Amino acid sequence: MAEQKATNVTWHDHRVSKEERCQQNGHKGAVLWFTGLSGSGKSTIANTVDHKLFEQGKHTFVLDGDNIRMGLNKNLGFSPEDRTENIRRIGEVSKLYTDAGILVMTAFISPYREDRDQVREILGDGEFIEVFVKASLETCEERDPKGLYKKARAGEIKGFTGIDAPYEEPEKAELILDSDGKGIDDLADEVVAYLESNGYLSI
Ligand SMILES: Nc1ncnc2c1ncn2[C@@H]1O[C@H](COP(=O)(O)OS(=O)(=O)O)[C@@H](OP(=O)(O)O)[C@H]1O
Ligand SMILES: Nc1ncnc2c1ncn2[C@@H]1O[C@H](COP(=O)(O)OP(=O)(O)O)[C@@H](O)[C@H]1O
Repeated sequence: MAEQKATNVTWHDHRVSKEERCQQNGHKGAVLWFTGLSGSGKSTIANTVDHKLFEQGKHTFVLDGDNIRMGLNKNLGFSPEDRTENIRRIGEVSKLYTDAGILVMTAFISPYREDRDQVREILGDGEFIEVFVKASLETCEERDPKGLYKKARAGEIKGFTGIDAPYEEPEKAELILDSDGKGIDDLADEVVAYLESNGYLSI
């Protein structure tokens, strides 16, 4: 757990409250934390959910591992320590989104259970929705849209999740998506239905 380094800093309360922002948005803020192997479907399903909610007039956004690693986290690699820091930072960023009354979808492998649980802990009750995008390694290798599994198998990438780096499956995910057996749109509908039935899309 990262320790606060800065001293002599003081928290400033916002003049506009989180509740007022949610009231104006017409729904609560929350984090949909998509986790799974590379190629399992995190980004595609998250962006499909984002589009469906946007079409309904909800205030949403998507944070994606590949994209964030080209900007905010471009100084991080794939060592266990760097992956932990990657997730810690995105956990804090996603909390800022929930404070703004936004439904934010994060699509990161986030392989370590402890890292995901740390994010859960800094969010309010019910604001962290763990979505396990479950696909077999075989399925992910068959898909391999970026050819990374092929490179990993050839030894050109070291420490690739699922090949020679671990992925710790969720034990208490709020949602488990069968990405081996169901299509993207159906899985996205499952996520939207979960949000609807659990009161996330209204005040
Ligand atoms: N060594 C290694 N292991 C796993 N993945 C790798 C690696 N090197 C590059 N990539 C590409 O980076 C994407 C995963 O980044 P994440 O930030 O989601 O990873 S993590 O949460 O920090 O483990 C992941 O993208 P997705 O396929 O969208 O998951 C990969 O394409
Ligand atoms: N449930 C699914 N059924 C069929 N193809 C899928 C499914 N989920 C993802 N795909 C495809 O697999 C590839 C990887 O999906 P992507 O969303 O990039 O995965 P991730 O973000 O987990 O790496 C893409 O070509 C995508 O269209």
